[in-house]
Amino acid sequence: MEFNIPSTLIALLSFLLFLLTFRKSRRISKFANNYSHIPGPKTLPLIGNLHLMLRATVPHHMFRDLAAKHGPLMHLQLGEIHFVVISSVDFAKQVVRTHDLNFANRPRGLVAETLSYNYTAIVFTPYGDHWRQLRKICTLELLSARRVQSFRHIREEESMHMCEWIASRAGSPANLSEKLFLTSYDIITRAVVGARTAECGTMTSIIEEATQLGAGFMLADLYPSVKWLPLITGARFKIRRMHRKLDKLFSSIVEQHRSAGDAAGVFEDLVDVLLKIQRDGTELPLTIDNIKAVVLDMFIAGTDTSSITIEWAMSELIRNPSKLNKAQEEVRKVFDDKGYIDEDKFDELKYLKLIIKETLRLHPPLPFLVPRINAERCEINGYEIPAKTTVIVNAWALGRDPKYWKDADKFIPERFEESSHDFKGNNLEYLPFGAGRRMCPGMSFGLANIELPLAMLLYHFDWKMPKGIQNKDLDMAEAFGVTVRKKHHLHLIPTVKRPLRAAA
Ligand code: HEM
Repeated sequence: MEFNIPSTLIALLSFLLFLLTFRKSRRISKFANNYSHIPGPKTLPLIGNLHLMLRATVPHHMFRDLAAKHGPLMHLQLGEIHFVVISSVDFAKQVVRTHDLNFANRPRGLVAETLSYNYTAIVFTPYGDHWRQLRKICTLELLSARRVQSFRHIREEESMHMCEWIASRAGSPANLSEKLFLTSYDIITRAVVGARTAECGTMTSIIEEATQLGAGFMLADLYPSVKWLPLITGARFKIRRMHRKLDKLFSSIVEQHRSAGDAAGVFEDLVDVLLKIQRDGTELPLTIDNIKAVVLDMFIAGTDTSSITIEWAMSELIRNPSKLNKAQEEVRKVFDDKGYIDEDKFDELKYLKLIIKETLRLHPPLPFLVPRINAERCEINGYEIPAKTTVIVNAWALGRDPKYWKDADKFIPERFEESSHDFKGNNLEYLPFGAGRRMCPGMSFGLANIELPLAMLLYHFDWKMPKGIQNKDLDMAEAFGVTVRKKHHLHLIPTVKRPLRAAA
C-alpha cells in the first residue's frame, strides 16, 4: 500500500523534502491559506495531513470518520495537494449537479498519465471535444443497450466456463475471487477486441497493480513539484514497467486487427471501429496510441468493477444464509423449467436485482467515484473552493450514512423493494455509478456482467464456508485501491445442485 509506510520514513522524507523544496514550501503554505476557511483537521508543515493516512487501512473509512468530526465539506492537505471531501447529499448536489460542468475534469497523476497515453482516452481525459467524441463512440459501439444485448452469447459462454471450473472443484474450497475476475476480464476483452487476449494472467495482475497505484495517494502524486520523487520511491519504474507490458500486448492486438482488415460478415469490435475512424480521417483525429488508450480504459474500467460486485454479493449472502436461500429459491423457481439459465427471464429475478442494488450500496466498487477538479474557483453552500482543488465525493460514506439509511451497515436487499433509488444518480445518497457528465457510461454492460454470472452461481451450486469457519465470521476486510475488492480472496466450497447445461 503506497501510503502505509513507516512513520520514520515519512519523517526522513519530510526532512529531505524540506531541504530540497523549502522555497516551494512557502508557496504551499501560501496556497494553504486559501483553504483555511474550510473545516478540516489541523495541518502540519510540509506534510499537511499526510500523517493521518498512516493510521488508515482504507481511506474511505478514515475520511468518513474525519467528516463526522469536521463536517460534510472537509479540507485535507496531503503533501502539496489540497483535497475537499464531500460527505453529504447537500454538498454532493453542488458538485455533481449545480457545478457539474466546472467539476467535469479529473486530477492528474502518474498512473493516469502513463496508462491513458497522456490523457487521450476517456476516464482521465480532460473535459472537451476529444473526451466527448470518444465517450460517444464507446457508448454507441460497446456500451449501448443494443450492443450489450449483442454480447449475450459471450456472457453465457464465459459464465458457463466459470461454472465448469467451479464444478470441477466441488467439495473443496474454490478461489471464487480469482475466477470471477478472470471471467469478467474474458467477457470484456471478447466484447472490446473480439477475442480473449494472450497473457491474460499478466494483464489481470497489471490491472490489479494499476488500481492500487492509481488510487491517487502515492507520495509521488502528492508532491508533484518534487520531480525526483517518482524515481526514488520506485513509482516511475513500476509504472513504466507496467506500461511497457501493456503497450506490447495492445500493439499486437491493433496489428492483428489491421492485418485482418474489413472482412465481410465478421463481427466488428471497438478496435475495428476506431481503426476505421482513424483511416477515414474524420473530425476526430486518432493515433494508434489513442486507440490503445481507449482499449485499456475499457479493460480497466470494466473488469474488476463487475467481478468485485459479485465477490461482495456472494460474501454478504454467505453471511446471511436466509437471504442466500431466498435468492436461490427465486432463481431455481424461475429457471427449473428450462434447466439452464439464460437472460430471457431476467425480469422475473426481482430479488436478485435487489441483492445487486444492496451490494452496490454497501460496497460501491469505486468508493470515491473518480475524483474531480474544478476548472475555476466557485462557491458551494457559502464555501469558496479555489480553482484546481481535487474534490472527492465519498460515495461509500453516503451509502452507509444513518441519516439516509435505516440499519445502514446491515445487508437488507428488501429495503429497495418500495424505494425509488435507481442507478442513474437521481438519489445522491446512492451513487454506485456516479452522476452528472462524468457518470459511468458502462452501467448497462456492467450490470449485465454481474447478473448472469451471479444468477448461475446461485442456480447451479450450494455454497459452504471452508471447514472451521462460521458463515458469520467471514472476513470482510477491504483492500486498498481505486476499486475496493476483498483484502483476502473469497474461498467457498461448492456443491453442484443443478447439472450444468448451456443455454439453448
Ligand atoms: C458494476 C460495474 C461498474 C461500476 C460500479 C462503475 C462505476 C463507475 C463510476 C463510479 C465512475 C465514475 C463516475 C463519476 O465520476 O461520477 C465510472 C466511470 C467510468 N466507467 Fe464505470 N462502472 C462499472 C462498469 C463499467 C464498464 C463495464 C465500463 C466499460 C467497459 C465502464 C466504463 C467507465 C468509463 C469509461 C468511465 C469514465 C467516464 C468519464 O470520465 O467520462 N464502467 N464508473
